[in-house]
Amino acid sequence: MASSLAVGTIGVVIWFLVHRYRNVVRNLAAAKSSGFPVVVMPWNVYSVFWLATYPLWLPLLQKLPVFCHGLWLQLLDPEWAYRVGYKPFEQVGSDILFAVSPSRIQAFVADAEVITQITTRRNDFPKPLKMYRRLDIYGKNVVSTEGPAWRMHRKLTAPSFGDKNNELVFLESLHHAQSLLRLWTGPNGSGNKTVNDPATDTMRFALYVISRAGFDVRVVWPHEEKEQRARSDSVVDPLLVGSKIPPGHKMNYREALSVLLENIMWTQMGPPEYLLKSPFKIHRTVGTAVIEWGKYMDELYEAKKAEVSSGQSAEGMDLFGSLIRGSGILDSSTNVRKTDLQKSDLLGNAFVIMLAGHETTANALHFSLVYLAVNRKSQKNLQEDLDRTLQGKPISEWTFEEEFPRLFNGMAAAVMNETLRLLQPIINIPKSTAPGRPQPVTVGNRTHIFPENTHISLCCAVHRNPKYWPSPSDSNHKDGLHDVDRFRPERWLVDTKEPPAAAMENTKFDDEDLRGPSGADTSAHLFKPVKGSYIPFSDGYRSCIGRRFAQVEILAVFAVIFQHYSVELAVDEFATDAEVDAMPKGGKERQEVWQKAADRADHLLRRTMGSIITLQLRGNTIPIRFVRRGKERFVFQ
Ligand code: HEM
Repeated sequence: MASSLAVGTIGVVIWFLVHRYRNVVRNLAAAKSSGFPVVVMPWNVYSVFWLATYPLWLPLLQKLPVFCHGLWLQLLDPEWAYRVGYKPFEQVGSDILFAVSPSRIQAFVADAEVITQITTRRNDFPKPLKMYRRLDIYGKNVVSTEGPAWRMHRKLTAPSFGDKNNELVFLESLHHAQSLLRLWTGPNGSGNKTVNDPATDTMRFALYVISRAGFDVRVVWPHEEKEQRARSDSVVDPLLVGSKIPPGHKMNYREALSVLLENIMWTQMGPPEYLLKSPFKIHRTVGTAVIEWGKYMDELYEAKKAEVSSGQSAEGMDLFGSLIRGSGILDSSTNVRKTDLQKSDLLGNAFVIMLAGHETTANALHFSLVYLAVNRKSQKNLQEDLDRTLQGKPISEWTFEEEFPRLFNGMAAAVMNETLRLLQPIINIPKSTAPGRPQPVTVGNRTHIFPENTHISLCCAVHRNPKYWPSPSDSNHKDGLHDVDRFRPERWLVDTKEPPAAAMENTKFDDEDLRGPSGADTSAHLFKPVKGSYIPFSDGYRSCIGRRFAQVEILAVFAVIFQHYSVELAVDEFATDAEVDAMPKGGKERQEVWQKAADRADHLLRRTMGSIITLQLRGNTIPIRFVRRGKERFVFQ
């Protein structure tokens, strides 16, 4: 009995190995036919098992004797494109490389010309939709569909992202940025207190902005709730939400939203009813949040529908109102349905807009602050530029029309662009070739074929491909870093004589009909990357619909913060406040303490970043402090 079991097991293992071997040989031949370099991988790096457990195995594999090492080992790290950037492409001498495993042909592309071909040939290079299924919690949507269904969703959602909405984003960002600053600097604004987890705060900030600009729900910050309630002059806003749980609900809106979005991965385990039965508290909480947020959205939908049909809603301000108006679900003049669109189409899109719109922006904001804390000189350049731009004008007088174009043309935009260059939230933008449909691409004057069934990653390494990012001749290899690998926002500043307004109009769309927000990727006043070489928002038809939304939001926060404050690394781990105060200003001792904090930040940024949906510090934080300008603790010559 035991021996037949052993023979059976050996048989299965042999069959499995032979099967995998044959698959890898087949995939290798297909990938090689492309003419690009190919690396053979032992398994699919993007399988759920490997993604969930690689931090356990990878360090062990890295201990293998050196002669076993090779590119395959580097590529086993799913975040390699962020961690080592362009190096693997440099190593194989090509801007496109294939990695094949028994179950997958994967192509990584860091060539701007080919990226542009892929993003502009939407039908030839569709998104691999399997990956996006988990986004359909509330209904199909613009992110998780392809072909005619995507067209329908894009046409439904795109018009909401107009300038009226951008104006609302600007004003709402100013409002919440001031709340955020109060949280960070204390009620009297003196600052100089350690912000231990800036990532969580920026995530909240982005959630609250999109809550209002997306759904007309103004969320009150926990630290301001008391004050808000006590203010006798405050007008009662039915959509102003705080911690009180309304009748018929089990969670307040703010909590439902945060819990759902911060734990989105658990929603994949099954429907919310299933999660509610889990023995784990986190699953039950997420299950409740899924149901609760759905209920809030339902109520909001009914309220908005009533507003639209009675003609009360302000045209084009919040995204959800525009979505309902534009959907034709209700014609405001006749109150009659004139579309096949379902409520689930609207709720599905509302959810992904919320999801896509908060984490990405929050990361960009968070990492910009960290980079600026480490790079004092660039921060100073930003502050001086803001002084010129804002001329001491109080925030209450800032307008979208006046201030945004100026911010978009200066150092604030340069910082944003540089952060997104180095830390693109989605490091590999997924595309594919369909079964039975290999696709030609042109590199220079040569044609190559991407085999059928290839997963393609538009790779963030293109942002560090020296071919596209000119560097000053004297700046390479300082501290062992190439210029392309360092945070240097000044690279975006080029001298043009164009007035800001004209610069803003410099816009081209791949398809007028499906276009998202108006405006170019970057300002015409700044360095203009080669098309396809700068893709934080992707490019072409499936590019980010919320690009301008995010840009407006980020620049508004920069302006609010850096008009009066500086950001610094907190050094609590290395010295107490009293110890720092006792060290001479600008002296060696202070510099040493600061350097320790800077080295720690650098280490965490390089080593501990990981993607679930977007790239973030996983399990670590880089504490920072906000101090009034002129009161910086760490200024060195
Ligand atoms: C810095 C901030 C942001 C970055 C870096 C970013 C990046 C991206 C990228 C790379 C894609 C393509 C994803 C793919 O092909 O799978 C995308 C798509 C999308 N983004 Fe963003 N995004 C940002 C902010 C926003 C905001 C604020 C919103 C909405 C308020 C938004 C809504 C969307 C939507 C709806 C899509 C899908 C578009 C389509 O497939 O037609 N994003 N974004």
